[in-house]
Amino acid sequence: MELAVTGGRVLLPDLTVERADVLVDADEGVVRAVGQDLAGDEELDASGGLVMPGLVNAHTHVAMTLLRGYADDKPLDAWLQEDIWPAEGELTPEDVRVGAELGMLEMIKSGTTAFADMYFHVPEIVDAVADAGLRARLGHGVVTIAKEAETAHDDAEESIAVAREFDGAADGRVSTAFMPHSLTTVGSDFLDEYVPQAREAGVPVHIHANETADEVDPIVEEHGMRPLEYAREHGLLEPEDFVAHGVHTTPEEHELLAETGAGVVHCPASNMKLASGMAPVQVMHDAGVSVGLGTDGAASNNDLSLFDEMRDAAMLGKLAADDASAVPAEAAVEMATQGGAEVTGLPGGRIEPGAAADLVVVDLDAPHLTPGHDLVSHLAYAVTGSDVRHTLCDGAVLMRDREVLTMDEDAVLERAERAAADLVQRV
Ligand SMILES: CSC[C@H]1O[C@@H](n2cnc3c(O)ncnc32)[C@H](O)[C@@H]1O
Ligand SMILES: [Zn+2]
Repeated sequence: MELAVTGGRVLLPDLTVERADVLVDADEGVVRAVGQDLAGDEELDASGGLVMPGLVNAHTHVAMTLLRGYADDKPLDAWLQEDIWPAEGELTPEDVRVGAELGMLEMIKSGTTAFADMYFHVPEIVDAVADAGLRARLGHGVVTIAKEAETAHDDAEESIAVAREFDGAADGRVSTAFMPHSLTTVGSDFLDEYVPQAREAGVPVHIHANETADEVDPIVEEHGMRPLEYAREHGLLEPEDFVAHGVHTTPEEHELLAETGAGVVHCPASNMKLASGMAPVQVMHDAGVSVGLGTDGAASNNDLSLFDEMRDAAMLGKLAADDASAVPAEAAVEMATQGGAEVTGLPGGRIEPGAAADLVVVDLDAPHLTPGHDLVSHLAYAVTGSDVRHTLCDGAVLMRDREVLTMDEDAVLERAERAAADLVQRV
């Protein structure tokens, strides 16, 4: 079946905008053509709208939606230790399923079609991705510190097993990664033992790194090198790997990232909320580092909208560089689309023949988007998630005229409210 997305303007890979239709092969999940007067078996109305690539949330913990607003206004370490980890200790597989559904509903409604996720009870998340129709790179997050050796090994083995088992699930929409939580919460002996297993399994490694000064200092003191040098020493930073945050990074570390080809996921809202710091995004771009955008979890953001993240990235990038021309609108849009796809290794991020048919239609007919001098500027600075009219992933329509077709929205909200209330009672 061919679906013609007609009557709108299209954001092309070079970030120019053209009046055109997009022809989607819904069976193959690819874009067949971009051009004038295209006809398909079915039509999707994009008039008054902009057809753009689906957004890529390159780092999140999707089931943390259940903890949205549960603990705010604390720095990372206290937030995790005092509030988040005790609550996560009570999460059941069913809770993770419900939280993941809620997060995916929010992402579909705000224009995200692909995401990278680190959490636990991953089989539940795989099932939720399969049903929601999104694309994702999923992994089990490993923590080994303060654990008995056997439990720590079980955790690392689970991450490898999950990566092996689910790579290619959901008709190929799910891919996986080995996901040690961070350079300070996973011992170097575990990296040495399990990273080679990830290579053997053919999956990338995704890890939090250089997020806070408190996390960087002990590595420098104990090992006499910067965290990303330490990561490289222990087998990380292959071209397919990607690190979340990279806030406290030096020019030498940027050079290392650019040389190895490993990517960084910038999470500006989380970095501001936890007061982790300002990532040197413009400096990284100038050094040739691949950068994507992520929301991090909903408990440190507190939403999963990549449109908010683009605006935050552009604004914070200027502040960090003390330069209003830093991280311009084009850079923010690029990070949320092609950059995210490149960093995570997920298809998408571009609308062109042969590309994955992961795309969204943004309604431009609104007071806050008038006049339309520069639509790329609008995407970075003025569009909000609720301006998204249609969402397609892998050629399938997931949301049409703001009605999500793959989920029962009311039921998801009801289940999430109930699960969150029960969780708080248990904690
Ligand atoms: C072991 S699964 C993933 C783990 O990461 C925690 N987490 C959420 N946000 C952050 C962050 O900004 N830095 C580090 N860790 C974070 C999450 O709560 C899970 O426990
Ligand atoms: Zn994170």
